[in-house]
Amino acid sequence: MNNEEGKSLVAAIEDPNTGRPLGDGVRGVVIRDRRAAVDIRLSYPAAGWKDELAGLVSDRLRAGGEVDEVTVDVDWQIPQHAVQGGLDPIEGVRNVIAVASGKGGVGKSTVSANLALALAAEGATVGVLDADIYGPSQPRMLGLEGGPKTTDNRRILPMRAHGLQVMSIGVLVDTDQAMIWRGPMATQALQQMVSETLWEGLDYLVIDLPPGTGDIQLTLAQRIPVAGAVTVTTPQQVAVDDVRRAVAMFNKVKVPVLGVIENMSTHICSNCGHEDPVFGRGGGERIAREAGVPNLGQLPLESEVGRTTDRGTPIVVAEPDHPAAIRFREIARRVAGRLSTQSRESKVRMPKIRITD
Ligand SMILES: Nc1ncnc2c1ncn2[C@@H]1O[C@H](COP(=O)(O)OP(=O)(O)OP(=O)(O)O)[C@@H](O)[C@H]1O
Repeated sequence: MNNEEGKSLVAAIEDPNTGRPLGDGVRGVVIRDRRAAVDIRLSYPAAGWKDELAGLVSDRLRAGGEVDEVTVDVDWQIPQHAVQGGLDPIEGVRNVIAVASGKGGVGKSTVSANLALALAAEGATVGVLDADIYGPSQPRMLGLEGGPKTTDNRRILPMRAHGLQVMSIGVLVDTDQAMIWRGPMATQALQQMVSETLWEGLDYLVIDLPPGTGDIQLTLAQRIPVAGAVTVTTPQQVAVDDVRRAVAMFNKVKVPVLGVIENMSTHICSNCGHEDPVFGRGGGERIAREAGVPNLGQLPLESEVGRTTDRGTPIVVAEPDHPAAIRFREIARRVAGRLSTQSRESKVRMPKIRITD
């Protein structure tokens, strides 16, 4: 087997996170004296998948009997993806991922917090923006203390929690007041929070949107430069319409929907690890299919998920080896993997011209 043949073998390996072959991610394969060295660069973070990928590559190259030893080098470089028409990306943020739900109480905030932490654990620099004016839960879920600081020129410094940069409408305004804001007031305040926060070097900014698909959500989806959206749902049949509405909202403003995350969907037995669907098998698959978007994964109904998140240290950091934490990591890789297949930002930024006299 020569280098080129080796490279095509590896490039054909299906990447479960993107749903596509590794393709151009394979930068090089060098085969000499029955030894192969493989260099792979992914466009999304995958610290938790690196070893498994190396195993897949090694098996594929050794299968023909011409190679005995394989070393695989995997790294990633996260590009900036295109956003909906005409909007400028947010300073300090490569990609915004919006987390939405058709209705409240499905675990959108729990998923946002754990998704952000899981993306960070996979190797990305991540921020969370809590735009849920009806119930900003990120300060509690991420254990924020005190208020934010501002700079001399009135920019807001993000708060820090578990390695994330975080800002929440809950630490900026009196939320009892915010609850009764009319649409334009809410969207203006939320937009201001997005643009005035001084984010630093983020690969992903996860935005926890207010639940529902009304005017506020639609306006936010229209005005915030979003690279991709995910919707969170529970797997009952009645949820199909909620997911459809959320997908329709993003379609309307031309934001790609990366898929559906099905929360509180299964029960994992704490003794034997057996996983059972709570509301019957295949609910999430069906919802995703009927809504026309990929299913990004199922999360178990697990008291430890609620307990750890409500205490301010979500399960992904509190118990990284817990099956639910591992599931969050898989889902995070899929979210980032699907995003990596979207088009890249191509806008050539015009240099700022300073006119002096
Ligand atoms: N997978 C899970 N297992 C167990 N409990 C969960 C799970 N996901 C969420 N919960 C719990 O369900 C409740 C609702 O979750 P959360 O606040 O995240 O929902 P939400 O969709 O953001 O609601 P809203 O948008 O109305 O604020 C919380 O008490 C949370 O701890």
